[in-house]
Amino acid sequence: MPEPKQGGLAAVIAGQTRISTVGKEGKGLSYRGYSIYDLARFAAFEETAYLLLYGWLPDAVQLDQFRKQLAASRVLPPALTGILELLPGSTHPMDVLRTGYSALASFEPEEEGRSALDIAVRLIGCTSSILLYWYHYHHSGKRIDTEGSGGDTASHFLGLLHQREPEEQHAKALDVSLTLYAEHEFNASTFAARVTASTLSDYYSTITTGVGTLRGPLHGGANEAAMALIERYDNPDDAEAGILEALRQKQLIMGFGHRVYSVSDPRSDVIKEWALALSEQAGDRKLYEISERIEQVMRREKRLFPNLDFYSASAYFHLGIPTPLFTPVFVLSRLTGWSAHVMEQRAGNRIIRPSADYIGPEPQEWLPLDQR
Ligand SMILES: CC(=O)SCCNC(=O)CCNC(=O)[C@H](O)C(C)(C)COP(=O)(O)OP(=O)(O)OC[C@H]1O[C@@H](n2cnc3c(N)ncnc32)[C@H](O)[C@@H]1OP(=O)(O)O
Ligand SMILES: O=C([O-])CC(=O)C(=O)O
Repeated sequence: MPEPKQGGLAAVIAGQTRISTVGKEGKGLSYRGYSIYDLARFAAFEETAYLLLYGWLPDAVQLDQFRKQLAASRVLPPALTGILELLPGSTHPMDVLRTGYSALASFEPEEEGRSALDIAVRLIGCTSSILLYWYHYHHSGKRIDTEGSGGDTASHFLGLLHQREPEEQHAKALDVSLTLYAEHEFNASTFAARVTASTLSDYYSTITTGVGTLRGPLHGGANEAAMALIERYDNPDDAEAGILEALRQKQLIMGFGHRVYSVSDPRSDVIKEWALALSEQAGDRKLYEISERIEQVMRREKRLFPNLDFYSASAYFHLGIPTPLFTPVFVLSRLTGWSAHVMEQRAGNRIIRPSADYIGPEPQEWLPLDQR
């Protein structure tokens, strides 16, 4: 039997949570006891967000009030739009969000009596506004109205992006995707946000920590990297040859594998169905067929399954979302999970400070500068 691989805190129980369970039998995911399949099928993203933030499913009055609070949070202070205009058009969109949140921290600080919940709602409400105000100002030369024409979070995002009412099926697909991306226990960005919260730092700092950690291609950035991979191929046979060669060169195939799931990522089943439906609606199955072939090759050659990021890539493509905005959409959703964890951490806080196994040099004689 090979030795289990060391490092990365794999299989270490780093704390307790009431928010979600991931991969109990190698698969399966639930938020506060509700199966991800039920949430993806029956809940609007706002219901999922409420469940994560408050701990229970909202009734009709609570949901209506929550939607109104989110909609009221879409307007940006002029000083913030000014900052977004000053950022170069070449800025990484994750940097735009991180900077936008930091700027908001100085205009609307937590220290002035805002609760974490108030700020969570504010950030979920204005994330599409920050991102797409910057995007349009620099890419289409327009100062957009960030309130948009109303609607839920998914419709608001697509409406601002395309500057027209989204198609119903597109809004539904994005709404489901936001539910799928919302929460995932002690993933790297959430854990990092909890570490920041554990020092009693402010709420905005926990979120900018999350954004910075999510950006990397081994985590949230994998949806963009998966798109770059899929787009490289002209057809499924070409993809099969390319993936076999990449595996031969021991390259990572983005959108596959997972630290916790060993059988499958349940979110992938759901987004795969949407990727197919959207490609059929578009009358263009090319990316879907390439993706399916890559999935077959990865299962056959490596026994690896797609994670949520893999089929999200072609689904987002058919929603007309530019690839550099894929990971920011993940942020829009994961703000809910990060916020729930920050509140949970604060409620039973002890500073997170593990220990290290020192493997450096033995004690050494001090060498003065001129003798080194
Ligand atoms: C929403 C999300 O954030 S989901 C994760 C998104 N990230 C990706 O899709 C990036 C690609 N995947 C990966 O890099 C990894 O699978 C991770 C980061 C998700 C998990 O990392 P770990 O748990 O450390 O995986 P680990 O390295 O133990 O994988 C076991 C073996 O499978 C291989 N493997 C894992 N994922 C992949 C992959 N995507 N492509 C090729 N080989 C892989 C590893 O190289 C390793 O082989 P080895 O034992 O010969 O070194
Ligand atoms: O749990 C993880 O390690 C990564 C992941 O799938 C997520 O954050 O959604």
